[in-house]
Amino acid sequence: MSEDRKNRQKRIRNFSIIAHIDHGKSTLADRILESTSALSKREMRAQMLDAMDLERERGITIKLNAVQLTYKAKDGEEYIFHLIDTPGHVDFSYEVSRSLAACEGALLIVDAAQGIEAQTLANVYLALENDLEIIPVINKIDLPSAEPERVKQEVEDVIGLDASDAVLTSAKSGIGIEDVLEAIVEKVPAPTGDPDAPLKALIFDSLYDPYRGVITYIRIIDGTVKVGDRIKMMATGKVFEVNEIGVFTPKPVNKEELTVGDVGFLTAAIKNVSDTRVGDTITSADHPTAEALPGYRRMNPMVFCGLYPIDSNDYNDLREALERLELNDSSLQYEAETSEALGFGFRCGFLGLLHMEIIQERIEREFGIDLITTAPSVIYHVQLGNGEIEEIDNPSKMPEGKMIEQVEEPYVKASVMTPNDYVGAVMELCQSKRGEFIDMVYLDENRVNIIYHIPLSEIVYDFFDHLKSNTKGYASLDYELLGYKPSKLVKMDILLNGEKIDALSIIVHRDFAYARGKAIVEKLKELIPRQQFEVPIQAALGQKIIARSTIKALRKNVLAKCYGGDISRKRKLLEKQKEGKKRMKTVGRVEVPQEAFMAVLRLDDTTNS
Ligand SMILES: Nc1nc2c(ncn2[C@@H]2O[C@H](COP(=O)(O)OP(=O)(O)OP(=O)(O)O)[C@@H](O)[C@H]2O)c(=O)[nH]1
Repeated sequence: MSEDRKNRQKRIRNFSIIAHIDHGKSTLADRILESTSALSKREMRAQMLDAMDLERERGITIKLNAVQLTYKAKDGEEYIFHLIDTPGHVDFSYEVSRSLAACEGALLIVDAAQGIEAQTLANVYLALENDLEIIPVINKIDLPSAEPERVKQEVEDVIGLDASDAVLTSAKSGIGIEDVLEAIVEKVPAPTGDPDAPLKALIFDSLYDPYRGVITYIRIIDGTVKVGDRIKMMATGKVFEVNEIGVFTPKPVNKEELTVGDVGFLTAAIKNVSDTRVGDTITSADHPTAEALPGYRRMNPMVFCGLYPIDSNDYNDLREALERLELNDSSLQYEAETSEALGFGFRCGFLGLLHMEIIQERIEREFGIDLITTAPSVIYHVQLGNGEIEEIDNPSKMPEGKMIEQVEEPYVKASVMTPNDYVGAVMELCQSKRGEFIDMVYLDENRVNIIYHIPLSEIVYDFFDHLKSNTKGYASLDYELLGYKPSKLVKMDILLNGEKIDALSIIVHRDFAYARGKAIVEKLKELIPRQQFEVPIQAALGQKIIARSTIKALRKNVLAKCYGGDISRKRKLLEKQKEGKKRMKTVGRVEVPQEAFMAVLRLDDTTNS
C-alpha cells in the first residue's frame, strides 16, 4: 500500500497559474481543463474556474479553487495534476500567497504583446517566497502585436528567470497547450512528503455549507487521512471525526483517502468556521505530528467603511449576512457601530476597494438588503497630548483638534509600469495625490517602472481609475504598505440644514481642505434632491465654516395637485415618490441619496490642486 502511494506520489504535480490581470490566466486554465478532459465540451462552460456569478460578470477571480486533473504524458505515464487557482487583482495578493503555499510550481503567464506588468512582478516575488519552480509562459502569440522574443528578453532582464525555453501559447486558439502540460511534468517537482509519517495537512481555504458544515480545502504535506479518522486542528486543539474526503474535478468526487501531495477537501461536521483557520495545520488526533506548518501571516484590512441598512428593520439580516460572508472570507472584518445620521450599522474592514465593492454587492444581491455605504477610510494613528495613541478608522471618531499632538497616516510604495509616452501623466497624477517621487527604472527602451511613496488614503479611492484613464489603460499598478508617517491632517465635518452629519465627515490634508470643502458642498448640492424647504450645506473645520452652498426649496408639492379629494390617487402618488426614494436615507429632515456619501471622496481631478 505504502509503495503504491509512493509510486503515485512521483506522478503528482501541484501548480498554480500566476499572471497580471487579463494576461489570460482563466483562458489557459480552461484549455488545461479541456485537454485533460476533466469536463466534456458540453459541460465546459466558459471560465469554469470562476464559479461565482459576480466573478464572471466582473471577469475577475476572487476565491481560490483547486482542481484534480489527469494527464497522460508523452513518456506514457499518467500524471495527477492539481491546479490551484489564484486571484489576479492587486487587492488579493494575500490569497495568491495562500494558494501558492500548496504548490511546488507556478506557470507565469506573460502577455506577448504587453510584456511584464506590475502584478507579474508582484506575483513572481510571492512565488519565489514560496520556493516554487516558475515556468514562464508567453501567451497571446496569435496577436498581430505579439513580440514573444522581446517579452522573453524582458523576463530574463527584469525578473532574472531563464526564459530560453519559455512556452509560447495562444490560450485563445489552443496553441502550445500540450507544451505547457509537458513542461509541468518535466519541471514541477513531485511532492516530497512521507505518506507514512503523522498527518500534516495545510488548510488553504474553507467554505461554509449549511448541510455539511465547514468544508476545508487542504493540501497534504505528510501522512494520509481517511474517512473515519480523528483529526485535530493544531491552532485550536479541537478534535473532529472525518465524514467526507474528496477532490474537485472540478465536480466534487468523494475518495477513501488523501495522501501526500493530494489537494482536496474534507468535512467533519465542523459547525464553526473559526475552528478551521486558514493556514492552520490538521494532524491526526491519535498520532499527532510534533510541529505545525509555518502557516500564513495574518492579513489586516486596509480600508474601512460603514454599512447601514436603508430599512432599519434589516439590521439583524445584515448582521447575519456579514456572519455568513465572513465564514468564507477571513479577511473581512466587521463590528457594530452607530451613527447619529444613519442609525445602527456595521464598521467593516476590507483588503481594498474592490473587496469592499464585492462584499457590498453580495449583500445586496444574495441577501436582498439595500445598503448605504459611507466613504471608505484608512486607519489613522492619532497621538494625543497625554502620549496615548488612538487608532481611528472612522473620521467622525477623530478626537477634538486641541487634544491632538500629531496624526500619522499609512503610506504605500506604489510601482507604476507604463510606456514612456505616459511618464508625464503618471507623475502628474502621483504628485496630485501627495506622492513623493522615489525612483524611475527603465525596463526596456520604451517602458518604465516609476516608484512613488503615496498616502494609502489617496490610492484607495479612485487612483487606479485615474491611472487607467490618464494612460489609455496602458499603465499598471502594484502597491505594498510601507508604514506610518506624520501628516498635517484635519477632520472636516459636513453640515446639512445646520446639523453635523457624522457619516459625511472625512479626514483631509490641511493644505487641501478649502478646495476640498468647496468642491464637496457643490457636489452635494447637485446630488441631494430638493426638499420642501431650503437646505444649507456647509463644510467646517472645527467650529469654522469654510464653504457653503444651498439647495433651494421645491416649488411645488406633488400632493397639492390632488385638492384633498381622490384618496387612491393620492396614495398612488405617494407610492411613486417612495419608489424614487429607494436608495435614500432620511438624515435629520433631509433625504440623502447613496451617492452623496461617496461624493465626499469621489471628486474630480481638481480637488487636490
Ligand atoms: N488574442 C488572444 N486573446 C487571449 C488569449 N488568452 C486570453 N485572451 C483574452 O484575454 C482576455 C483576458 O483573459 P482571461 O483569461 O480572462 O485573463 P485572466 O488573466 O484570467 O484575467 P483575470 O481572471 O481577470 O485575472 C480575454 O478577453 C481572453 O479572451 C490568447 O492567447 N490570445
